[in-house]
Amino acid sequence: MRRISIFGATGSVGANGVDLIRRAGGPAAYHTVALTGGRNIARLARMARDLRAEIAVTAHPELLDELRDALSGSGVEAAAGPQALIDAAQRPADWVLSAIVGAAGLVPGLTALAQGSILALANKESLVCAGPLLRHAAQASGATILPVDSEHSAIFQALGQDNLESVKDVTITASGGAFRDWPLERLAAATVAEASTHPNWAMGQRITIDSASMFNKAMEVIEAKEFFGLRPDQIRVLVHPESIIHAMVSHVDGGTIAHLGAPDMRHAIGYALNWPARAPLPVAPLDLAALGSLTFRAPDEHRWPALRLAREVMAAGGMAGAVFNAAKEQALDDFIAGRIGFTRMAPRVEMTLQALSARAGFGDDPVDLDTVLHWDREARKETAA
Ligand SMILES: NC(=O)C1=CN([C@@H]2O[C@H](COP(=O)(O)OP(=O)(O)OC[C@H]3O[C@@H](n4cnc5c(N)ncnc54)[C@H](OP(=O)(O)O)[C@@H]3O)[C@@H](O)[C@H]2O)C=CC1
Ligand SMILES: CC(=O)[C@@H](O)[C@H](O)COP(=O)(O)O
Ligand SMILES: [Mn+2]
Repeated sequence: MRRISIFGATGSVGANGVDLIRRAGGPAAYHTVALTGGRNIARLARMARDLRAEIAVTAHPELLDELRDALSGSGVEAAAGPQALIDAAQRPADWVLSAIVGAAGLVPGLTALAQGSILALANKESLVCAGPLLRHAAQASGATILPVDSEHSAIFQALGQDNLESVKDVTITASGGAFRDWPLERLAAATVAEASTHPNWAMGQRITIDSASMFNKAMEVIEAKEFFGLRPDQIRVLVHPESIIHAMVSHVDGGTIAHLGAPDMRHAIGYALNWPARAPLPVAPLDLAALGSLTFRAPDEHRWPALRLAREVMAAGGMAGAVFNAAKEQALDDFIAGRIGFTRMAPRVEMTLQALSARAGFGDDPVDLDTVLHWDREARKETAA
């Protein structure tokens, strides 16, 4: 029986993964090794009982007793804390869904890769802050990394067997998020609640706000560079308010292959779960006649400065990705906590990039985890409001 683990099972992507495993037959179809979560202990325990997981892990040591109580009599082990997450990632598994939010997903993902597991990667932050480390870890163990971010899954599927040399460029679509049509002068006063709604996708709060600021798309451009080995000038962003086309691959012969689907993450997660095969998924079929039309706009870098920053990060190379991600995470924390306004996030990230670049340069591509974690800490300190 195939062994699976889900890191970040209690979140939006993780719960979609659990839903697919349940629908496939749950414990009758898959052996669940580890499920992990953060603060949502009731949800984690319910999932672990349903799938008869070997172990459930919360990231928070102070919640261990609550988790033990919630699992009592189930036969599921309970554990807590950062080391417990690493231990869980060391348990042999054939397929691991990396769905923790933020740079906190990096170490569990690297650990799973070192075991040779297939890593189904939703945690784009890992690739942005330490793409070369992930690639090296996969090469060393023979592990495979599969994209779960919808645009990257779409590129992967549209590429098929094509050689990168036949690719002219790729286009990643962007919904434009909550404030796509707002007058620019309103943005400074945008509230956390307003930024936490998405026109098309049901997702966790952090990525939803990142969609509104386009930091999500900025991260995805860097993610595409790291995942597929594309040059920065080969990666385009196109605003597509309906989120039906997720990405397109244009070839040197003038043809373009697009990937379309309803905005439902169970497609991308299910594709990675069944890869290299395909299997039916509980995703609504497309009804293009009912949709009538699909629309597109060029992205406005004045409205969304994060897109410009992504290009600067790729040009800088070295540790700029780790700094960018950590600064973005800190600025987002500060916005959610009410310490800064919505339009202050991008300038803060830019100031951190400039300050750390001036102090130390961004050096070479990351070769060890300690260096990445060092720059991550420095960037958070520099950005904090
Ligand atoms: N949501 C989506 O549709 C998409 C998400 N992604 C990416 O997938 C990842 C997950 O996103 P999403 O599901 O929306 O996020 P959520 O916020 O919904 O879920 C995050 C998960 O991570 C756990 N978690 C939070 N902080 C920590 C921590 N410090 N250590 C360990 N675990 C932690 C949460 O636990 P708890 O909730 O129990 O506290 C939860 O299980 C992100 O990298 C995101 O960018 C990519 C494409 C689409
Ligand atoms: C589902 C997914 O992959 C998200 O990253 C999504 O793309 C967010 O929507 P935006 O296009 O608004 O960033
Ligand atoms: Mn995406």
